[in-house]
Amino acid sequence: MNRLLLQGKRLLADWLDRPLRGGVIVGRRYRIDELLGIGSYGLTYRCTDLLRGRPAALKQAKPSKGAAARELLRREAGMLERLDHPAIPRALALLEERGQLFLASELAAGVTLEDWIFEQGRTFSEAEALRLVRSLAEIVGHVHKSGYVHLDVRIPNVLAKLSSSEFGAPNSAARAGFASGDSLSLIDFGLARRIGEPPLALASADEHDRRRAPAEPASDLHDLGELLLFLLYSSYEPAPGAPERGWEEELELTPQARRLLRRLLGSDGPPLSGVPELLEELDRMLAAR
Ligand SMILES: Nc1ncnc2c1ncn2[C@@H]1O[C@H](COP(=O)(O)OP(=O)(O)OP(=O)(O)O)[C@@H](O)[C@H]1O
Repeated sequence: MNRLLLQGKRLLADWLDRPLRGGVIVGRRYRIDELLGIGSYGLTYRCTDLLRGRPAALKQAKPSKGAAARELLRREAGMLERLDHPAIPRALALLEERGQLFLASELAAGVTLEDWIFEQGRTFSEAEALRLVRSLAEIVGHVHKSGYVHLDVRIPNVLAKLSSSEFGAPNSAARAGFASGDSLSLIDFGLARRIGEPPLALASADEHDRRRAPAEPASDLHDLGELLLFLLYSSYEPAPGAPERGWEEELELTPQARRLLRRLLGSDGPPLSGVPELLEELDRMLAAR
């Protein structure tokens, strides 16, 4: 495609996708407070549910993505309605207004693991990382029991809230890891599918590879392995100028954690049969400490 035409298309998409301003009220109930982020198929806002006087999340199907974005948002709404779990935001309403489709849901509390690690510089010991993955695996297990796979279990899609010290409080930087009273939320079911469901045929050139991942629990187990690696790397300090060596050499782990990671990532050992087996393994490892 010629460069000028491409530029024109991008300008049009930016204009179509310009975020709604703070103060705008959607569905006579949700007042936009701020834009949280723009994803590939949606714009997400933090808003106030005027009926309940509480904060909520509002996701708008990205106008430039047309019918595909609307279909994904409808699917996500249907899934959130069926996934009844305290760690998964509940759907509040699907709204059509001024030709735009919106999904209002509960606002998950806390900050994403991505911000926790990269912005707040938090580090995890092996035990803390295992404990966090255990909590997260319980949530993912609920998704599987309900007949779905999330297919996007990554650090930007997991929010953590500490029970005893608030984020941003003066002493919070000193606190690392994850304790039993802390809570997690799993968000962004935009890529989730029913177990065994074939990939969605969305006619878009910039489709994420994850959209084509097999809709099997094994995909989420693999992602949990990658997420565990991220947490473990939070306390890794490479020596200046040292070449990259891969996690097996770079991280100092117990043999049990190493074996579990290999099984989750599919590099060695029998693959885990599902979340229940992962929970059993994690419980054994944590009890032995
Ligand atoms: N229910 C929610 N509660 C709290 N924060 C949320 C909620 N839903 C989304 N967010 C936040 O809103 C921001 C934008 O999310 P969104 O899912 O629209 O896009 P993304 O995750 O950045 O991109 P993509 O969907 O392409 O992966 C993220 O920072 C996310 O943490």
